[in-house]
Amino acid sequence: MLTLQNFSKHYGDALALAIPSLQLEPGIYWIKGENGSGKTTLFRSLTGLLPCEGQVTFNGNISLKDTPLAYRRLVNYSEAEPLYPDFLTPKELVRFIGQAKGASREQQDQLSARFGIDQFFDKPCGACSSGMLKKVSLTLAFLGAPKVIILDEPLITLDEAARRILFTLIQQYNEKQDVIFLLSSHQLLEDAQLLLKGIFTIRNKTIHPA
Ligand SMILES: Nc1ncnc2c1ncn2[C@@H]1O[C@H](COP(=O)(O)OP(=O)(O)OP(=O)(O)O)[C@@H](O)[C@H]1O
Repeated sequence: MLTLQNFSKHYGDALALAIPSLQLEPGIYWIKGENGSGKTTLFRSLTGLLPCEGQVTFNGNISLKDTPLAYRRLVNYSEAEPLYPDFLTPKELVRFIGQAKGASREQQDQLSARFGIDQFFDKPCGACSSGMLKKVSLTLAFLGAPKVIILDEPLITLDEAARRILFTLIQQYNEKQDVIFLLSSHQLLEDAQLLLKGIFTIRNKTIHPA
């Protein structure tokens, strides 16, 4: 269970998001919201990329602030428009993040083959297309034994085959490993035939059940 208590995020003095209380059980959640409503702000805060106020805990005792290493091992994230240093290759990223997340070499290679990024493993990211980088980012998000996987706009720039692979993986991780998925998408996720546990909308700087 992922729990937020008295969560808030400010940019300077301006409040961007406030969530007094939220509890998420394993399942797939669609986080909706207009442009600029605060989806990415929420996601980056939950992954520890942005400082925020309040408590964020997993299963009561693993805390974003108090046990950041344990927490970050469990929470994986794929950015909407991933950017990596031009000189790094997908292989180096998979090895580096794989090690940080405790992923076996076998898992690293299986996931890389699943998304097909092994076909351009040694190509510098600076020479990869946006769809290729998106596949790299999605591969990284499944490494290790995550309990929370946050995918910001997972469908943009993905071809149809990769979308099907992604949906199958989401379903598998959710069913077999009790993962909490937070997905934002401006496209219809109903079409993905994912069994959604809940839909939330971010508006007026807070989150509402849709
Ligand atoms: N670094 C920043 N400094 C100041 N304000 C920011 C910063 N990043 C985001 N904001 C503001 O926070 C609000 C939420 O932005 P955010 O990027 O979280 O929205 P979003 O829901 O992800 O939007 P989109 O659907 O367009 O990706 C917006 O008003 C935005 O201008």
